[in-house]
Amino acid sequence: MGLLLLLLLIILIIPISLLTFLAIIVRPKPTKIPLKNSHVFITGGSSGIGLALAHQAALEGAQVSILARNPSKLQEAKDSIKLATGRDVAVFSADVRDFEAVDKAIRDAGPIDILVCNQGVFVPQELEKESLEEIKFMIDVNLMGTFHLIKAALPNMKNRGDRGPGSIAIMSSQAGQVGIYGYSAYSASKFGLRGMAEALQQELIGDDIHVSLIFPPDTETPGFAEENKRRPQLTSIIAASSGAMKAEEVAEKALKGIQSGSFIVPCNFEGILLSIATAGLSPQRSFLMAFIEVVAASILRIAALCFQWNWYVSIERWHAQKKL
Ligand SMILES: NC(=O)C1=CN([C@@H]2O[C@H](COP(=O)(O)OP(=O)(O)OC[C@H]3O[C@@H](n4cnc5c(N)ncnc54)[C@H](OP(=O)(O)O)[C@@H]3O)[C@@H](O)[C@H]2O)C=CC1
Ligand SMILES: CCCCCCCCCCCCCCCC(=O)[C@@H](N)CO
Repeated sequence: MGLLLLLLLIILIIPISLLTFLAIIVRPKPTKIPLKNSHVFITGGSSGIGLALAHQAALEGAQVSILARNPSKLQEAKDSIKLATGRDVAVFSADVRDFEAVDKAIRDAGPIDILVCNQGVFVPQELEKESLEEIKFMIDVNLMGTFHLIKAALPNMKNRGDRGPGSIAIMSSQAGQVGIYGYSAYSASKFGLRGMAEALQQELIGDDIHVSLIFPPDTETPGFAEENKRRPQLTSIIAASSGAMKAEEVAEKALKGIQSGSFIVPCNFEGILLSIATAGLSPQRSFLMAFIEVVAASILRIAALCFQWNWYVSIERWHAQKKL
């Protein structure tokens, strides 16, 4: 028994100390993607997280463009950013579902250094009750819209010449890392973005373009206030496993992640755990994070099972209560 334990210890200790050693001596070489003077193009920049991103990027000295549908909300955003930062923001009114309109806006905006695909819609509902139109709406805006944006922006982004590294940032959600009750269509659209991003990063690394996927929890935004009016109770109960954030906090984390060229960008503590637990085969630039992912994998699987167990208990209780 003692011998077995000793053997186990040796088997574990050798790779762990080797990795620790590597993590300490091999400094991760973070790519610095500067915001200052770069052209940052943000979709959904007239509200919530996108608006906070636009504010902060402008404050950092970026040249900011925002795209959304509603022209008066765009103008309002432009005015508020001018007032707060003294900087002029270019606005483009277009629906991301319309490729021609997106293509024209991106051409008019000029060469982009950092493309932030942040537009998104969320209409939570049990799949059985959700209409096909609502399902298609989420897939079209969140997933196809992002394809449209990237297709339109890529030719110019690839010919970056000496403009330094570029970035394509995509706003996912923690519901794009784990399926959540009431989010079948929304989660599908956000999980889809991850598959796209993993493939795209391989295609673009040769052009020094870095893909970042951002995973916020519930965030206080106008969109979230609307969502809350119709969100199934169980969706809220399960989503509360991760603490809610303010749009400004999410924007701050997102910009830090983009600037360091991180592929996975979590936003809060639960998000870090979730990202380690779902690291899968995604790229990892930081040796330290790679090390943590390896060491924490099994213990986080246990934590994940506990979360699932807890969620299924909530669902069971909710059904039991309904029958009373
Ligand atoms: N708030 C939250 O709890 C969370 C949000 N997210 C994600 O963050 C992103 C932003 O969310 P949030 O700030 O809450 O959203 P808001 O609803 O507050 O803002 C959404 C923005 O997207 C624009 N938009 C919506 N549809 C389209 C379209 N078809 N074409 C162009 N622009 C469009 C809106 O402008 P307009 O209507 O004028 O077009 C608006 O500027 C989304 O991708 C969302 O999925 C992720 C996790 C949590
Ligand atoms: C292994 C450890 C696991 C750690 C905790 C897991 C917590 C998961 C919570 C998921 C919350 C999903 C919120 C989606 C928000 C969103 O996108 C909508 N508000 C629409 O905008």
